[in-house]
Amino acid sequence: MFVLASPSGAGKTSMAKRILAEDADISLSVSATTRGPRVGEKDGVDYHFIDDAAFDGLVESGALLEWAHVFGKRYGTPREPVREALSHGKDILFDIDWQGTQQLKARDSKDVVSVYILPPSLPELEKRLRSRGTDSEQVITDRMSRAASEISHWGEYDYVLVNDDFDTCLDQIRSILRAERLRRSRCKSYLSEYVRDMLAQGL
Ligand SMILES: Nc1ncnc2c1ncn2[C@@H]1O[C@H](COP(=O)(O)OP(=O)(O)OP(=O)(O)O)[C@@H](O)[C@H]1O
Ligand SMILES: Nc1nc2c(ncn2[C@@H]2O[C@H](COP(=O)(O)O)[C@@H](O)[C@H]2O)c(=O)[nH]1
Repeated sequence: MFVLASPSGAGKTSMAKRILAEDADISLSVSATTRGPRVGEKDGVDYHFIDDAAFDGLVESGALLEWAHVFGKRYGTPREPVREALSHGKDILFDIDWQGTQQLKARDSKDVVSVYILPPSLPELEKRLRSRGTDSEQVITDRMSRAASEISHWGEYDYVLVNDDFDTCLDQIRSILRAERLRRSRCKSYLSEYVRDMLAQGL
C-alpha cells in the first residue's frame, strides 16, 4: 500500500497519474467522495462521486477501509478493490490525507509505505492551486488556510519529498517504489526458494 499525501495543490495527484501510467504493477485506489467533480474528472476513474446518503451507507456497511472529513467534504477508501489488488500481489496507490494515512497504518503498518510531498513554499502552493484552474476563490482560500495544519503531519511519513522540480520529485518516487519492492520482507518467499535451490545445487 503506497500512500502519497500532501497539502492540497503540492502535486500528488499529478505524480500519481504519471506513476500509474508507466507502472503496470500498481493501481489506484479510487476513493469515494461527497465533493462534486471538477472539470475533466470522471466518475469511477478519479473518484466515485456520491451523495451524503450513499456515503452514510458505505460507512454503515463497513465498506470503507478508512474515511475522513477533508475540507468540509467526506472522502473514503472502498475496502474491496484494495483487498482484491493485494490478493493478486499488486501494489496499490492511495492519494489520501494524513487522517486516512493514520487509519491505514493503524490497520497494517508494515505493509504501508507513506510519502509526504511538500511544496517548495506557501506562495508556490497557492500559485499551483490557482494555475490548476479547477477551484473557486473560496475553495483556494480555504485550502490555503489549512495548509500549515496539513503540513504539520509531515513527520508521520516514511519519506518526505519537496516537489520543486516535477521530474526530480517523480524520479524520487520511482526510486522509493523500486527500493521498497526489494525489501527482504516483501520478497521473503521468493528468496527462501531461491536460496534453498541455489544451495541444493551445491558447488
Ligand atoms: N513541480 C511542479 N511545478 C509546477 N507545477 C506543478 C508541479 N507539480 C504539480 N504542479 C501543478 O500544480 C497543480 C496542483 O497539482 P495536483 O492537482 O497534482 O495537486 P494535489 O496535491 O493532488 O492537490 P489536491 O490535494 O487538491 O488534489 C497542477 O496544476 C499541477 O500541474
Ligand atoms: N482520508 C482520505 N483522504 C482522501 C481520500 N481521497 C482523497 N483524499 C484527500 O482529500 C484531499 C482533497 O482532495 P481533492 O481531490 O478534493 O483535492 C486531498 O488531500 C486528498 O488526498 C480518501 O479516500 N481518504
